[in-house]
Amino acid sequence: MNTQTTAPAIKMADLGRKTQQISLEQETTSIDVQNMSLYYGKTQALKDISLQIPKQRVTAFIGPSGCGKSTLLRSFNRMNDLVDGVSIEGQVNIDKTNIYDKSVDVADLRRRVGMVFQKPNPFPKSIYENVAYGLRIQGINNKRLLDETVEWALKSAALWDETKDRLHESALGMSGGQQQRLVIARTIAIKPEILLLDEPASALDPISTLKIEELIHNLKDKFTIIIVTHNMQQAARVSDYTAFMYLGKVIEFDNTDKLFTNPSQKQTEDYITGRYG
Ligand SMILES: Nc1ncnc2c1ncn2[C@@H]1O[C@H](COP(=O)(O)OP(=O)(O)OP(=O)(O)O)[C@@H](O)[C@H]1O
Repeated sequence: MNTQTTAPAIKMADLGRKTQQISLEQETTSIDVQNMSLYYGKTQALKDISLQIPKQRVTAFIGPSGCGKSTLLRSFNRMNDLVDGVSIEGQVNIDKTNIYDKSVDVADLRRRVGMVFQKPNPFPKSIYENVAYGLRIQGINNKRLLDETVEWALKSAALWDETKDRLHESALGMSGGQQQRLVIARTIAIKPEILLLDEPASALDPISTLKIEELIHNLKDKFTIIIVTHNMQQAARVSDYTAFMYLGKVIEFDNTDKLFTNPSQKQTEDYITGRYG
């Protein structure tokens, strides 16, 4: 059994979290990564990664800059395909299908696996049309269905009260924090199974960050959520499970409480106690 030698940098009790009695063995898998390696040209960014991301939980990827967090996240909806010279080995299985199989329709995959980036990117359209966008491109124009979905998505993104009287105003007039919640509403409006969040709050002020964190908490019974964050406190606050990455490898993947209070690996301990990164 591992005995902890150093006080962790994160005190879970200070974050107001209850200890979570959950373990990976009891979870249903949403994304099954098998021996995945990824190269940008000749540079290997991911090294033989195997991990099972649990369904309808929040999983955080942490680790020092350049360790491969965003690359791993982007491999779950094949966003890396857009980069010239990328090659991938191994498998990423969602619902028992390897998403890198030739038969997979990438547009359909990206409907099922939605993504939100660091910088809010609303379209230069009204608030309503931003949220309705994904449905419209699927050919859905039924006003009642659109109205209902827009309301549901904005409520789910904790934005309804702030927007219900200005739905037809430009999204570009919103604050940065509101824009990011709008982008989350737009992403969930087409009901993806999986939500990828790449540092969704790092461009936001502390209050907006807190709102995004509350939102993540409220969405996790509907979606499998994976969040990349530089902020260890944030990972500890929002996630059920955490993967610590270093130099393209997953060093440790465990229940968040366990990883932050009693890590199994020395490298994890060094990172969470601030010895490097
Ligand atoms: N488009 C790209 N072309 C070439 N190399 C890339 C590209 N994107 C990332 N890399 C390299 O792959 C490695 C992993 O990068 P990645 O952005 O996934 O790390 P990260 O952990 O998300 O970093 P950060 O925390 O700084 O965002 C780094 O060495 C990076 O330089």
